[in-house]
Amino acid sequence: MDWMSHNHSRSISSRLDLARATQATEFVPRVISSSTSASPNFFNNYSSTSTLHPITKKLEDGNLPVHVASEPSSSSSPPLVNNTSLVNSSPVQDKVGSSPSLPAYQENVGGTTYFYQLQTTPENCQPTEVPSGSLPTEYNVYTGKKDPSFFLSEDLRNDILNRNVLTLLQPDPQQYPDLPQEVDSYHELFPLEPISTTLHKAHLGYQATMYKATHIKTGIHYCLRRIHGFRLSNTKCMAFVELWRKLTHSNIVQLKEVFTTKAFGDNSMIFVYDYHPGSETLLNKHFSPDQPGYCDPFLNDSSTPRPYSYQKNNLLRHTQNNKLPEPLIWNYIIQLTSALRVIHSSALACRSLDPTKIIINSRNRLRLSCLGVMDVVLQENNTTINHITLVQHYQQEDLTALGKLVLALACKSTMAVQRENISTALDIVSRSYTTDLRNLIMYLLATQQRRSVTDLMPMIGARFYTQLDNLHNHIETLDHELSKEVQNGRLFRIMTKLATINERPDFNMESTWAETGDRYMLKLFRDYVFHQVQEDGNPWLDMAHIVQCLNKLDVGVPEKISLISRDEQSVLVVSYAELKHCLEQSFSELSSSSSASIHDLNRIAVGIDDKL
Ligand SMILES: Nc1ncnc2c1ncn2[C@@H]1O[C@H](COP(=O)(O)OP(=O)(O)OP(=O)(O)O)[C@@H](O)[C@H]1O
Repeated sequence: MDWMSHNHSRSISSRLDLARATQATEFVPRVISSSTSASPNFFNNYSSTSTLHPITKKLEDGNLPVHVASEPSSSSSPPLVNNTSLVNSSPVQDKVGSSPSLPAYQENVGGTTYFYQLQTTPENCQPTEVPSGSLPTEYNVYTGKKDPSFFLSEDLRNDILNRNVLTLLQPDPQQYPDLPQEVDSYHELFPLEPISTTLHKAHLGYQATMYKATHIKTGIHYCLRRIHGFRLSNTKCMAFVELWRKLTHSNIVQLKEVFTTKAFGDNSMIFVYDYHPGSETLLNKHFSPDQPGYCDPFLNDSSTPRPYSYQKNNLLRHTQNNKLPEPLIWNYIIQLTSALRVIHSSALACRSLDPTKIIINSRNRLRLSCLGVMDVVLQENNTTINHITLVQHYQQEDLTALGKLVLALACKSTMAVQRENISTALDIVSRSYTTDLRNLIMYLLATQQRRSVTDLMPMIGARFYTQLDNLHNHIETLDHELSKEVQNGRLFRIMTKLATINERPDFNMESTWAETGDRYMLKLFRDYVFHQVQEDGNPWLDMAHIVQCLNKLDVGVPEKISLISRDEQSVLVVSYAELKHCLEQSFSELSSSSSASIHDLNRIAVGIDDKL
């Protein structure tokens, strides 16, 4: 959207002519200073104010390389006047480049008072310093680079909205009548998987269910992993919980706390983890028969036995057609080894490196999701075995599990890792992927030797750089998107201020407060920004005009605009600097009288000045 060049002819110009022709009565803004002039000397006031916007300060100091289009056609402000004497003498076209400290003078034309600044001479007009070899920038607070949109990209927006929706989901009480209202410090439980009535005791020998829940005091959302019917016989395992709680890494789901509860009507053990909305398990993403066209290539149809060669060719053909891209597999390997590295170096073992216990989000970020559960549930009562020896043993098991996981991914089959399929699966990997990938799998599956996660790093090699590069690019994209929202947040705050003042029915027992003095200027300004109409009376809506006006108000530039009363009888020529002053003044009146949410209002008040 081009928001710097608008040259429409608008009805406002004809209104201005009308106002002049009808000898409109003069509108005199309320005098704020003791000056005898009808025009408040905002320039002096505003240059001495301590709450100047940083950009304004820079403008005043001459530090900001600001260039404002000097041609009327390059501004998005509506062309306010026709080619009359008013054009030549009007300060409407005054721009930021003119010195704000110049004295203003006024003139009464046909009953309307116009406020002017003295013409700047080339001598007193300080050119903005720009580095040699560069052109001064247009006046433009938002510096979007890749696309001219004011808002987040569609993809990112949808992703965030989707996660918000998932985070705020509430259970249907009719569907889940047995859900407890509260479990310890958590409420609003929402099952993340169907609550099975059959006793599905995957992996742990215990039935387990995942819930999303909200912390009662903080309102933060978490994941509760409930281990059904579990009695904690001793608290020795809590030492592990402490270790896991302290372990933070971008590829693990953080364990927050563990407690027992009877809220579900049994003895349940609850593991509280960070909630990552929109994540699915690796099993679901790559090995789910629910996916269209997915079938496990190692799944034999026992009703029609085939010769081995037929099966193998079939497998090869299937894998070639459906294989995961090798860079994606390496991406997973880098993330998983990265998590294992911190786990193993903390003298812990994952013990659940399984496609059902690895979650993945829409940006292919993997996280190990069930950490600490095995250490608590399958606690070792055998005190004769040395703890360090045990952990080392489990760490070796982690590496074997990683080898199997990579093999399964390369063959897109969980059956590939079964003992009888492994040699065929490795053969498939040799034919479909690089030797590096095969060597890595072979190393991890060589259980007779002692392996270490750090030995995998040279095997990954330069692929680390690719991963790093991709991450940096992604961060830059997000940064770009975020910078738009910084501007939107700033504009939201300024609109909040305007909205709290405009049309306020009464203030301090004064029913006309919003209609008089400074507030009257703000009301007309609101019309100027949002309520422009075309010559035929239809609304003229231009996002660029709105954004630019609000930006100029925020900065308080000396540029002047003509505000016309709704009855078209009065015209007020006023600078953005004056309007900014009116806004600050009126808003501080409001916020000083506000008791309930004074804190928030003040935050809005400082927002514009301090948060940019
Ligand atoms: N930290 C988390 N944040 C968000 N969703 C999660 C989180 N951990 C798990 N999930 C989701 O909860 C659901 C159930 O997870 P779970 O670990 O029980 O997997 P599962 O396949 O049901 O395994 P099991 O066979 O043990 O029941 C999955 O859809 C998973 O994506």
